[in-house]
Amino acid sequence: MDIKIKPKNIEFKQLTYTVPDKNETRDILKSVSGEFKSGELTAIMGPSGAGKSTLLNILTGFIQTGVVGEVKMNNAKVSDKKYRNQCCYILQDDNLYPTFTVEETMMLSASLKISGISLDEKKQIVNNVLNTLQLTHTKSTRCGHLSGGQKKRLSIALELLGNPPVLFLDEPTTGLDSLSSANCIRLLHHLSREGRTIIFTIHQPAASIFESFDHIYVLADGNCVYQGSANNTVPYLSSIGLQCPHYHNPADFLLEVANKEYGDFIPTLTKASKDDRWRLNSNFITDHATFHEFQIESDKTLVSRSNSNESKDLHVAPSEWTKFLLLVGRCHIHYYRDWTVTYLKLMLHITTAILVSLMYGDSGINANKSVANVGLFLIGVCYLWYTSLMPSILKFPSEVAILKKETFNNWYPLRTYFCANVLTTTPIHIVLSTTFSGIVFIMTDQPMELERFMKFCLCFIFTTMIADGIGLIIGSVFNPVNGTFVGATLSAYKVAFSGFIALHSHISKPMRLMSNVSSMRYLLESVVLSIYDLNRADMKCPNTEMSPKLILQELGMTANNFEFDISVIVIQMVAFKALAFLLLKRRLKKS
Ligand SMILES: Nc1ncnc2c1ncn2[C@@H]1O[C@H](COP(=O)(O)OP(=O)(O)OP(=O)(O)O)[C@@H](O)[C@H]1O
Repeated sequence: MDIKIKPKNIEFKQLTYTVPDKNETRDILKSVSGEFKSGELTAIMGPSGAGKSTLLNILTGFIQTGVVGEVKMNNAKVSDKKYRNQCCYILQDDNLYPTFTVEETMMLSASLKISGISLDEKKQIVNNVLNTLQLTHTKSTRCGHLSGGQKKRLSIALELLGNPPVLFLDEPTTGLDSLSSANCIRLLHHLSREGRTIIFTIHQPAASIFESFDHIYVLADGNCVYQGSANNTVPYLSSIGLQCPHYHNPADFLLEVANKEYGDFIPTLTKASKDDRWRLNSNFITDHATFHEFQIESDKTLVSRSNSNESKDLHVAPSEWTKFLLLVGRCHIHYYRDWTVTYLKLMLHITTAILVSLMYGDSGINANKSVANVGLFLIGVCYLWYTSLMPSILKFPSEVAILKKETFNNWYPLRTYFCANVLTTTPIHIVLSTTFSGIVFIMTDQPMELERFMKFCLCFIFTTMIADGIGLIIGSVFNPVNGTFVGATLSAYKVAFSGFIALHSHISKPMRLMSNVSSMRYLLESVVLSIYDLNRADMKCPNTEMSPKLILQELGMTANNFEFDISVIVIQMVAFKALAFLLLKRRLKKS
């Protein structure tokens, strides 16, 4: 019994893609048309810069602006959700989480794509796909330790779990040796014979690989110069007077012609390519369902998958809530395994808290040290601010490629990922900042009252969460190098406006306005209020004139303002996270 794949043909007509070039425009694709059929292995070829990736990106819907013409899959337009839901795009870089094993990665992908079956059935499907792609022996290997060819096969395996009828691949053989390239193409050939539409770009295929392509679409300078079967290449070129030398790889000869090494034949070829007699007769594919030397050992494994689940619809995706829980699980494992995120940070926080506390001694209770005590709070706020801001700036740039792949291939919506990420990082922020602030509170003799302690810790928790939000915003807009620079500069401004280095009452009116929106001002004020407000009794060293009330007065901080400060902080925190989400969405769309 054959796998049931509904045939999906991709048809594009008069496709032109224009980009701005200085004060003019430049056509990258020049009115190209063609049809890529289901059950066929289609290769897009051409010299470097011919427009192969551009065409692939337009057919997948990655590029939409600047495109004129029509792209359809059966009756669905490229902009329709129906079109996108049928396609998977496997990018050149295999974006995988390095700390997860092959089996874990596959199980997560299966759980995100398939619902309504038991865990055992899911495992069976995963095993079958891994077997088909000859990855069974790598099941317990972490993705970061896989070879290039294994990563490529895993990327394909991950998408196959959703049983997509159309697969686009950008240069799947780049970076692979000749044997791995041949294996990869063999696999794609096998998948096309299940009725899928397989479309990929390729640079310079070996003759044996080239022969296995059912359909090739050759671009040169944005024009289509040949569309037809690989076997018809030589007769096609000879029909316009270009004789392929004996023992010469036809693929190489075709690319040499497209590269104008024998003169400029592009206009002639563009005209000749419109003749569809060079196309493979579709009966040929049916008659040769198993291609001579490209027989895969485990042809039966995917078939058994469809048999065993005959009565079930594998395309029913799980609910968004289930996806959310799965992503929360993945985030947790990711943070747990990346020791720099958790253990290293925890150790550093403990060490820093102890060192800082030893430096300030009894500043919490000693009235003579009250200015130093406020300085200690500022140091604490700055320390947690920086250690939270910088990793957040780097977070999205390092994950954006994975997110792009997974959201584009309908694994989950971006909002689900974002919420799962916020939910996972929040407890980490709470544990880390409470550890730091708790040690400082106790070791520096702050007043031992539960309410003060809780408020004190809360302010530091919010410090890390606000800094995290701002870091995510910066990371959504800038690359890591510019992001860290912008983050450091912004933080310096925030410290300046915190109300301690330059007192709020001492700065000019316009500057005070800036101070009024600075998160660090509210963070510092709330920490100070948690210690010196709440009708605090006089401190040790009664000879000094310093009283908690006087300290607040000197700093220009209004008593009973704690709740107001926390409200502003919470509003800013929510606003920053929402803005980070919108900017990340925009970035994924733009890239
Ligand atoms: N957004 C853009 N702005 C300006 N030029 C662009 C843009 N997109 C593509 N190009 C140009 O279009 C041409 C085709 O690019 P494309 O990446 O499609 O080529 P390719 O055939 O895939 O090349 P390669 O095999 O080297 O990857 C290149 O000259 C590229 O610089």
